[in-house]
Amino acid sequence: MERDGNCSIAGDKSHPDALIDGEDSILSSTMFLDHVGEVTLTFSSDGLSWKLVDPLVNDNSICLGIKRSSKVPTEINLADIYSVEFIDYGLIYLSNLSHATKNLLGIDEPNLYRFTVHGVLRKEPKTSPWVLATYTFGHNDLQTCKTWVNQLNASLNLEVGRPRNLLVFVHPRSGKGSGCITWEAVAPIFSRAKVKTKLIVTERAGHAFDVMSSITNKELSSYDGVVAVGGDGFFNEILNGFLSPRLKAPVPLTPSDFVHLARDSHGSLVHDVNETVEEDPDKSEEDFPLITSSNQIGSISNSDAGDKDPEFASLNEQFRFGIIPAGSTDAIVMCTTGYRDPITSALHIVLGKRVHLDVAQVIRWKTTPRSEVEPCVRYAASFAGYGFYGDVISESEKYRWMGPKRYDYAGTMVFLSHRSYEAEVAYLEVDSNETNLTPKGSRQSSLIREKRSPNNSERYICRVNCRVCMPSQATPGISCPTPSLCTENAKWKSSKGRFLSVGAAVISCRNEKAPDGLVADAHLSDGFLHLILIKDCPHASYLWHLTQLTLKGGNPFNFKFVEHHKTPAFTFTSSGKESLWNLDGELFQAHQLSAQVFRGLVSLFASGPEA
Ligand SMILES: Nc1ncnc2c1ncn2[C@@H]1O[C@H](COP(=O)(O)OP(=O)(O)OP(=O)(O)O)[C@@H](O)[C@H]1O
Repeated sequence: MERDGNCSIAGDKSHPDALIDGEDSILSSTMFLDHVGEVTLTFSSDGLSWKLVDPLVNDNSICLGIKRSSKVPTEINLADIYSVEFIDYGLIYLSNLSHATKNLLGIDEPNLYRFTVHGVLRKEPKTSPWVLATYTFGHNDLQTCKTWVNQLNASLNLEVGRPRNLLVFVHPRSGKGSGCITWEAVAPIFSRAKVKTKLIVTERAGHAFDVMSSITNKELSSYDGVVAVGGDGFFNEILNGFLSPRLKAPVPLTPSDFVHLARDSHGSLVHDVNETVEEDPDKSEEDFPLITSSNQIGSISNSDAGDKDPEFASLNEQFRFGIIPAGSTDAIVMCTTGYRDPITSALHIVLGKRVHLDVAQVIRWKTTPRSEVEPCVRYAASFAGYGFYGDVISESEKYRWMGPKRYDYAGTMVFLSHRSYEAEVAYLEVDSNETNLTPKGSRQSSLIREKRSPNNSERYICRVNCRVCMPSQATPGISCPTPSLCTENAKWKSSKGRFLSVGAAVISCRNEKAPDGLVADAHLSDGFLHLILIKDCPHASYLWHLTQLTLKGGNPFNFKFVEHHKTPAFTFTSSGKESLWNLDGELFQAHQLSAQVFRGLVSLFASGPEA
């Protein structure tokens, strides 16, 4: 009902209602909400809600007969509250009206005991970053305020998964050199949420890796997780520091397995796991460049000991990674929180969100054609790319002084040079039924009929509570990272020729330049890599392909020279002298490598993109 006339407020509002225990409500009181007016505040199992005591008197949306459009929130879920603090005795503003108007209306604002509820305000439609919400309630009885604060904090303490103690690495030179400023902007969120943080500002490249790899499991398990304030490369360094010394994972493909890949009559490569190949001592390494035995593979285990290492398993189960974006590229944070926004990321962390993330294990067997077989393991959370992608990273190093703009410049230079490289890529072929893991009947709003998929079948965009990723949320880890690799009928296919680029996307790799990412329908934890092979083609065609990547709803795979394969593993052998890879934005030289994905190997403080 709309009301004509002036705004007015009730006179003396210093009569607190008794706290009551209703059927649904845990607490209920009459309070004053700052900038709103007198409300009935109720705390129930759903969270906090408030209602104006006298909407006609307190309705701030009507003033001097004019209806204002402001929509004041009237509730907040407990899951969206990260802190409740008692604050000093002080003024509560009874409306948003200006001082002059209040004087005119004779509004006298009270001094009261106050407490503040900090949480997140999620706007509809969910296409904008999360916003900090602060609600200050006032009451003239100190004990009433304290009862509210204690009750709300007791309930917050029961919320599962909220971190209490975090290790925070800040890369001060990340992006435009704003790592420290970014951390300072979000640090109050952590202190308000009473999350202890141990801060390490890195002094050099490799510093975070050294800390993460040398810290004992016991010390690491005293933290609920580690937060990277930086870009994708910095997160990659921390991830590698965590996994490299700890993960003893099976290696389904040793170099000797490469030579067991026999071509069938259709030219497909078949991995015959029963076949034993006698190594011919007269054969040179050039003939079988990947021949080695599993006991040469350093710290990599050829058994499935990784998942049976109870210490690592229990550490990894509770440990989570957080990313506060501050880099030149922040694709991982965009794919896992939906936004490149430090506040949104900090809120995901303090609210204890959790999402599992696939991790690609990339094993370099040889650095150059003539180098020894010396396995070197790296992990990538977003992307591994060769050719164009490696060249851009290499070229951009020359223009570091340009800051993040160097990637645009280097990208243009590399595009103009239009280099292609001779190589062979073999990938594990997977039945298309296995790659579409979404159960029928679960097609809710997150379902999108994806026309750009290679098979034109229905595809699903990865979002919050993604059904495709759900199984790995229940059973994450490395117990069966790539089951298809272990079966006798594992079918390998190969593609040989000149490539402008070879890319393997673990996740969609959304970023500001490519709004849908490199692969729109990639998932955070479905256990698949998207292998994208760009064969040599005319310059203009390549430009058209790249342009499609920059368009929302573009179709970058609909070209003859583009192959897109969803696979859990692939191998790569270059025919050239120097081969540069890009792993999560970091340079990695590899003449010969194999890669496999571990489904949902690590957990992040995130919940997936909302839109
Ligand atoms: N204090 C430091 N000084 C110099 N380099 C560092 C420092 N701390 C970390 N690094 C290195 O910087 C690399 C890139 O970091 P990050 O991803 O945060 O920045 P970026 O600006 O997005 O990246 P890039 O330099 O790859 O464009 C990391 O891999 C890390 O090894």
